[in-house]
Amino acid sequence: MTAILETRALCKSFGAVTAAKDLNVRITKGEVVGVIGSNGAGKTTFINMVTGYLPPSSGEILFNGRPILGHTPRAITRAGMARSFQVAQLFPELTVLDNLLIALAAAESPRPSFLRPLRTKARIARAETILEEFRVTRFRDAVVTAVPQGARKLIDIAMALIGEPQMLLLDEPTSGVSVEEKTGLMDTVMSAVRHHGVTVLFVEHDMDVVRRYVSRLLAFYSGEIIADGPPTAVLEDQKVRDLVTGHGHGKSSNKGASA
Ligand SMILES: Nc1ncnc2c1ncn2[C@@H]1O[C@H](COP(=O)(O)OP(=O)(O)OP(=O)(O)O)[C@@H](O)[C@H]1O
Repeated sequence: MTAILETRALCKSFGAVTAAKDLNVRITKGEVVGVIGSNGAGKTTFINMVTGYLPPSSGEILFNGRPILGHTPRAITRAGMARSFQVAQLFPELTVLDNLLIALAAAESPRPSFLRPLRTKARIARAETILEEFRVTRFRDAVVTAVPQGARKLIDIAMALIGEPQMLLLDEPTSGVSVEEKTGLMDTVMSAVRHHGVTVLFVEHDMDVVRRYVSRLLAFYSGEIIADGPPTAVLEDQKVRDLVTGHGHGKSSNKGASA
């Protein structure tokens, strides 16, 4: 089966720091892949490279079998790979509805014009449907600055999904969200993702979240993938316990891990 996303010998150095070392990842359609790793392990670097935000030092990236290296983030999004960021990237002074309408207009056309009306009936209906799916309809007309953190994360992911991508990369979807809110947030996200039939890769520090939602887990350490497989097997791997989750007998290096 053709991989939806494939990286071949992907490397990235920042001076003396190796942030990605020979990353060979093959993700097939429909997988829900989790990415874990200690702080500075190279998780965001990986996402930034495959979404066009960071040029790799060497290697190849294929999306649906086609090379995308050197393509702009916008071109990659339009090709069908959308992403969210650790900190929700919303227009803070605008309403939630207007944020979604802008995301939709940008997904519809390579050159959205602000001279054309943004508020068409069709776009508003589409935005309202996604607000419902993400259970944030009550914030439709609120200005983003008045929206709680958990809902902002949901709206950010809804904005990535509104353009109907084939693949979604989420950089710490539950960061900045209280422990009590995490499961509700991820249930909502995963139910929307399943409904849209989207392949997902997400970075996560909470091992309970990982166990609950992923079908496959990649463990990063010092720019390398040290384990790749079903979540139970990866979380039981001795190297992962020693170097990532801090549950082995060796040293712990993950400030953010919880289990
Ligand atoms: N723009 C940059 N310039 C220099 N070094 C960088 C840059 N971006 C990342 N690094 C370094 O590359 C390494 C990997 O960083 P990265 O942000 O990918 O880690 P991470 O696993 O996402 O960490 P976290 O969980 O803290 O977000 C780290 O040593 C980091 O300091």
